[in-house]
Amino acid sequence: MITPTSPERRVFFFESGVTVHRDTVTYRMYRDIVCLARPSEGSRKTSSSVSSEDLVGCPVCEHFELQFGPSPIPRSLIWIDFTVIFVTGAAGQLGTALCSKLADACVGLSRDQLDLSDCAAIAALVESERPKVIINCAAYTAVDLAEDDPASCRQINADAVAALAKSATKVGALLVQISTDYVFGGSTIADGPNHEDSPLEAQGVYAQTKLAGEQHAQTCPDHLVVRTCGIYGHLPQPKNFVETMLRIGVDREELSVVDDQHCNPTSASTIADAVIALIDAKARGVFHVAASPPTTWCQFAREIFKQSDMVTRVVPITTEQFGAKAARPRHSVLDTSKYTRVTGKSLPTIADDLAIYLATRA
Ligand SMILES: NC(=O)C1=CN([C@@H]2O[C@H](COP(=O)(O)OP(=O)(O)OC[C@H]3O[C@@H](n4cnc5c(N)ncnc54)[C@H](OP(=O)(O)O)[C@@H]3O)[C@@H](O)[C@H]2O)C=CC1
Ligand SMILES: Cc1cn([C@H]2C[C@H](O)[C@@H](COP(=O)(O)OP(=O)(O)O[C@H]3O[C@@H](C)C(=O)[C@@H](O)[C@H]3O)O2)c(=O)[nH]c1=O
Repeated sequence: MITPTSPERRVFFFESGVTVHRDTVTYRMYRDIVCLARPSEGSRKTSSSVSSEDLVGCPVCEHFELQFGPSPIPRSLIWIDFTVIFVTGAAGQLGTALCSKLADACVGLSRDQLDLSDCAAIAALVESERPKVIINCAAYTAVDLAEDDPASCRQINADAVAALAKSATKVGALLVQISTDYVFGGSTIADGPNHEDSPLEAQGVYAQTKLAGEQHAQTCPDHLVVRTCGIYGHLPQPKNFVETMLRIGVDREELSVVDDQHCNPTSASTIADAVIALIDAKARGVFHVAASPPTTWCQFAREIFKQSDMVTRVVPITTEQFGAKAARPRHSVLDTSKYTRVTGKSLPTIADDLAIYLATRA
């Protein structure tokens, strides 16, 4: 995990009375120990006495105790810069999971805090706050709607990533760009699982703009591109394949689901853990993160109903029979061996991943 001592977190110690950066958004006060979440320009704080009990529950302060002993704690100000990881798209499936796991180590930015259609706002925020890591989970993810709204989709999935990459480069930050299996639109079963350097072919507006986003992210010297598939995560009003199946399956004896799109649906929680593991491992470049073994949406729907004790029958159909507006890959299966090699960690099976999601639904 990202720890108080890892480079993603910086801890500064100040003697009492010195000028320190001041939080303008959120902060927690441990008497004279101030944990700042979003420091900006100067203010003056005066120290007072502090006891070890005041530090309980503050992981960074506990680290401070380990380093300097619990008592006496110097009458000093500690500025802890938590502003080091930005998570965009913080209200989305993956953003929510990441923010929950990173907790105080990150600043979650939802659309209200940072509208990615405003490139000037991206530059202003990143260049003033100077995060060490930016995890870009924001995206235009409505695959079919994108066909009728290519300009909006390109703005968020590609142009905003170019702006993030430019500012990340300026401040020396790592840019983590979340991407999609849909960049493998030309792959067939005969090609086998897609590796990070397998041929790319983006069909449809969503896939094309996500591929452009990958390319923009790669202009940042420090970048991670994490491709994944079929995300399902907990949200107050979740919109994902699992929830759609559960919702419509309740009222129907039978559902028709495509059986010719091979892929690896994965929970947001698993992906969030893997993104953190990649950052911790100081990985750079392109990685695939997904549960396995590959399945089809039809088989996945059957697994959802089986694990949910539902008797809904699932009838296999072809992509053409379903007739969606946007093209979908037939074989976007992701090989994840590079992830395991670099992090030393394994990824769950689709069945286990789904079971945890279902068990933790509200
Ligand atoms: N969902 C999936 O199955 C897959 C997704 N991916 C990729 O993973 C990433 C995360 O996906 P996921 O969490 O499922 O996506 P969600 O659709 O759940 O979340 C995307 C978030 O992006 C935000 N967003 C959209 N437009 C803007 C904007 N102009 N400014 C700021 N924020 C904006 C949305 O905000 P708001 O809530 O306000 O609309 C939303 O919270 C994306 O990059 C996606 O392309 C990859 C593979 C599969
Ligand atoms: C609801 C439903 C869907 N389907 C099909 C449509 C589609 O081909 C497939 C999956 O449905 P979805 O709506 O989840 O498809 P989609 O929104 O295309 O899912 C994608 O989202 C984007 C953001 C990604 O990046 C991809 O990895 C992928 O997960 O199942 C059926 O066959 N029957 C049904 O009843």
